[in-house]
Amino acid sequence: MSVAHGVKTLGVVGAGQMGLGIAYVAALKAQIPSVMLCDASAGQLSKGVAFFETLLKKDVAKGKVSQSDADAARARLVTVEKLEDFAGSKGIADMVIEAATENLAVKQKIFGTLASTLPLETILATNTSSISVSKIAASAVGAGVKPGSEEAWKSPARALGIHFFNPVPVMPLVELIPAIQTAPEVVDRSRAFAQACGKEVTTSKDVPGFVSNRLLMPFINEAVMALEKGIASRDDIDKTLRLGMNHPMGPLTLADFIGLDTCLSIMETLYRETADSKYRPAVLLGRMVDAGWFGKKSGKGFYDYPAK
Ligand SMILES: NC(=O)c1ccc[n+]([C@@H]2O[C@H](COP(=O)([O-])OP(=O)(O)OC[C@H]3O[C@@H](n4cnc5c(N)ncnc54)[C@H](O)[C@@H]3O)[C@@H](O)[C@H]2O)c1
Repeated sequence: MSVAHGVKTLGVVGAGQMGLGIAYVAALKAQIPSVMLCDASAGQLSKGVAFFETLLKKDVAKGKVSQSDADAARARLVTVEKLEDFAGSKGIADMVIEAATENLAVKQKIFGTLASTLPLETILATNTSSISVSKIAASAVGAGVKPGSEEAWKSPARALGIHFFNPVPVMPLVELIPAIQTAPEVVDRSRAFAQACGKEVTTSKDVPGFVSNRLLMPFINEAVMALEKGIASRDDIDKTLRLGMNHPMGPLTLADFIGLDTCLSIMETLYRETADSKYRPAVLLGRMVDAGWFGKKSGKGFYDYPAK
């Protein structure tokens, strides 16, 4: 028997590359009637909306989406100023997906606020790439809720990881990561939601990096180390994997697309949480992030991306 996701109003936290993509597939593919988008930066929020419109235009021009479907998707997107507005005059979210910066303290604060303002029935999902979902879920308890009370136990049970891939409109996979607190019903509804967004779904235990980044990030990190040690040039490292292994893009290009800050943060999580030296982040990766070279999103990474 198929499970209904029951999401009529979706909240998305973060209008960066992931949050925007999630809002896009939710509005266009899953046809969620109201998709509320929020970002801590007003500039990023308006940039996100402009990008949403550009994506729609491109899909219409390519004949992938009809003009009327594009108009309907645009009409479903609503911007809100703050997290509290997910339970405000524009509606009450049935599900919120957090796609803010990969930083535990940032995510814990967001989940605390969401749990304080939204009903217990609202699913609280994180798109984290590597942080312990159980730790994020533990912060999904409202302010003033007594430790040990029924609500203090129940509230984290509506939290889980819903891990979309970049770029969200293109990549067909979603990885679900139940926290150790997550209720089975929440996993079933989230699977139905991801499928409605047009995605195939896999499930991973809540371990550092889950399945996807436990395999991908050490591979990217090794490519950065190969560059750092002068084993081969940037172009030859990428070309080897593209032409020799049939990868659609080389690991250094992929790192630029993911964001070097995100890659570093995932490696740091793997290293810290396993205490295994095989996950030591490449020094060069750290230095590039120190320099503000975050990859495609900042205009410079292993490659240059001049502003259009
Ligand atoms: N980039 C990828 O390839 C990828 C893939 C899968 C998952 N993820 C994960 O998705 C999340 C977002 O990644 P991204 O690449 O979109 O990052 P990004 O830097 O493009 O966007 C993050 C956005 O979050 C906003 N933000 C930060 N703190 C906030 C807060 N307190 N409230 C509201 N908005 C806030 C920032 O202003 C920014 O616009 C991270 O957890 C990341 O690990 C990234």
